[in-house]
Amino acid sequence: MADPQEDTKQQDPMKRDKPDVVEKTDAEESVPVSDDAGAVDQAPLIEDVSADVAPVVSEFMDQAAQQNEAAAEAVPDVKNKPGSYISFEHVYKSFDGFVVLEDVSFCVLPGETLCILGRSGVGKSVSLQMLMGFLKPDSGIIRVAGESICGYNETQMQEIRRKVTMVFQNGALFDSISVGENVAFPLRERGDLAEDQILQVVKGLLEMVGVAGMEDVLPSDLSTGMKRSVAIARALASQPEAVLYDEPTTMVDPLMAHLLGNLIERLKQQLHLTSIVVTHDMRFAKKLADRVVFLHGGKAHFFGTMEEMERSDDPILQEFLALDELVMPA
Ligand SMILES: Nc1ncnc2c1ncn2[C@@H]1O[C@H](COP(=O)(O)OP(=O)(O)OP(=O)(O)O)[C@@H](O)[C@H]1O
Repeated sequence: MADPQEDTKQQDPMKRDKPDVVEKTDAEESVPVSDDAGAVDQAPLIEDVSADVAPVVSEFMDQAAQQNEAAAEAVPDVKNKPGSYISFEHVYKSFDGFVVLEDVSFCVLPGETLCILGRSGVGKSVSLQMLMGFLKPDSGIIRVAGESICGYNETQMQEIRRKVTMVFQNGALFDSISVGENVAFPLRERGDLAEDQILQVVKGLLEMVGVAGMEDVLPSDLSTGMKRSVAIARALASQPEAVLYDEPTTMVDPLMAHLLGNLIERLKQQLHLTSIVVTHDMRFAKKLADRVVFLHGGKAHFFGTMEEMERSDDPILQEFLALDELVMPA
């Protein structure tokens, strides 16, 4: 089956006459960075970390960055062009006959940030859940690092979840243990770090995500934004190759949204993380997205850069963008 980074309109005669896919961009094309990206703090994350833990945290971060560079290089080429880290290829998903996704294709290059956009109920979260193996597609292929994960059993999916981790809206932290223990959890699981190194990495990660000194607090005592920050710290503790964020700015104030956006951007730049962000927040998408996929009517109605989406005269895209202006005036 074709990779979506190839011209699927040419390959699949079924698609030739479909007017709903208004634009597709080859993954091989260079991805322009938005002029409208907003101010992003470019400072190395390690500068946010106390001097006493900086050496251990720095080593931990370097290891993660090197691993992600190696993972990017290991993705198999497709027809002599760089392959995607994640791809959806002609994916279908319905629930009891209710069609949610119908022939959806898009891809994410290694180190790229893709935002999934669309109105409520179009299948944004379902897409993430299929990627994590919590739901299975009815047909089509989902690839991670070149491997199709669709036939994977739970043990195989656990391996994928070591590479691809998800930051849930509610943080999905273990409520009965402290913030520090939550972040330490993946570090203890890997089994190669001494206890004092674990404590240092936990302290450093919490400082990097803006919740310094919260080790002993229970998750229930944190605000929504802080829970999300801790969830990002816990995700980083597992040294993932890709992070999926499910609506990271929902129910947080604009300052917290800005901080989370900066953090996601800096993680991408400094750890070469591949990211998928499901969001309703167009400003956030403009700031972060290398490319966006806009889901509508079960289809990947648009797949391209934010600038291309804004320039498009497609009425459905225009209506979506206009509604956003209405809800979030500049
Ligand atoms: N496990 C499930 N069983 C049955 N239906 C489901 C299941 N998960 C999702 N759905 C349905 O699939 C559709 C898409 O849901 P999804 O959560 O992906 O929407 P979404 O685009 O993320 O919306 P929102 O922006 O409101 O979160 C919805 O109609 C939802 O009710």
